[in-house]
Amino acid sequence: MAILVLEDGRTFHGETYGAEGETYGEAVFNTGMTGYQETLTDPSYHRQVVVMTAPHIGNTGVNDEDPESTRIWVAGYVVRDPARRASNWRSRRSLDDELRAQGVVGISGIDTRALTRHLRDRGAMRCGISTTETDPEALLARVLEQPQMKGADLAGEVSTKDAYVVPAQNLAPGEKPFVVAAVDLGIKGMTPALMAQRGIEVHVLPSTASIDDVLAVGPDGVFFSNGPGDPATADVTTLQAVLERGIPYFGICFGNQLFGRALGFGTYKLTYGHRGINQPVMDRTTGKVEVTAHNHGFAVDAPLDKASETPYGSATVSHVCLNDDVVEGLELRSADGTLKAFSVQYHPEAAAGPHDAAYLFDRFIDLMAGSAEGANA
Ligand SMILES: NC(=O)CC[C@H](N)C(=O)O
Repeated sequence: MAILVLEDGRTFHGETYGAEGETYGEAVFNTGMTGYQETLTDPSYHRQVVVMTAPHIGNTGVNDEDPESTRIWVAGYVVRDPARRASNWRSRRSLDDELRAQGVVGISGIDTRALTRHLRDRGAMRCGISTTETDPEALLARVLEQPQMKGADLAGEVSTKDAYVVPAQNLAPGEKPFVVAAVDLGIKGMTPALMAQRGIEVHVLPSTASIDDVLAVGPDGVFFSNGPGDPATADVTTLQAVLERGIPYFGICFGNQLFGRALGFGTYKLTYGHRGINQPVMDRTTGKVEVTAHNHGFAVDAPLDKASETPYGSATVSHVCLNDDVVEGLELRSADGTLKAFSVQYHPEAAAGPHDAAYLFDRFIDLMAGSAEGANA
């Protein structure tokens, strides 16, 4: 037996899934039909209770290859109909066992369609799941004591404490790698992996990295990763110092929101966010539409129809979500039109998700190589 109580009092009764106990977080829904391991281990889900809209989860079990970090980060997990048997050649254990082993409290057997519609209509909100409490009113009282996602400063809780290097691969004999300082605000493993495959030596730095820490790496480019929490709480002085020096910059998700803030734009909380692997985005620099992976609850507030002059150059919205016109990418150009820095709100590392946006890693290489105009080809 388990109960899920939303902060507005709506209650769902289901079965224990994963660990016994009680947990709280922001209830959000993910529309991915696949990729549950990548979702669970994405540090950007820290303090969120993830509701899967796909009804049947766990059928390929848990393998050792797909996690995006060293642990499960979601605060709780909500599934309609867990697979009773895992079947896949890579599967090592069941998802239920893995959730239990990592102490992650979940609930199954509830009407996830009704819950998703509720969140879509009323917005993402705090919730609690309990396998020990039988009184929804008592659980609700504790839910209402939990911190809101708005105003939450969480990157420091998920970032690496120590810097480390992911070595470049696929270099020709004698070829020098590009060196990138990648600030870890909750980085997913696939991001440095895709850079390394393209011949980048990735120096992953803690979220507290100063401009001196960044410069000490001798970077050809700087990257700010995805991460949990409210971008309005993050310090953007290091990023502004990077832009001031004209060092090529690429950001993903939180790294897009911080780029926006560094350029002088605001950020705001979306009603229920974008989470899934099937979101259409237009690259306005090429007119091409791509299907992309998303996980964001906040967005940048920038004008879609005109460039904005900033102390670092001219900033424009490069990508937009075709479902709701939310800003999905930014770019910064100098007065002569040369690309200097760019970022996207979605996930070109595509773990999980379609690979449509992998070209952005090549665009970063073009930027570092000084052939950024090729970026518009
Ligand atoms: N995946 C991310 O980087 C998420 C960024 C931010 N925490 C948001 O919810 O919008």
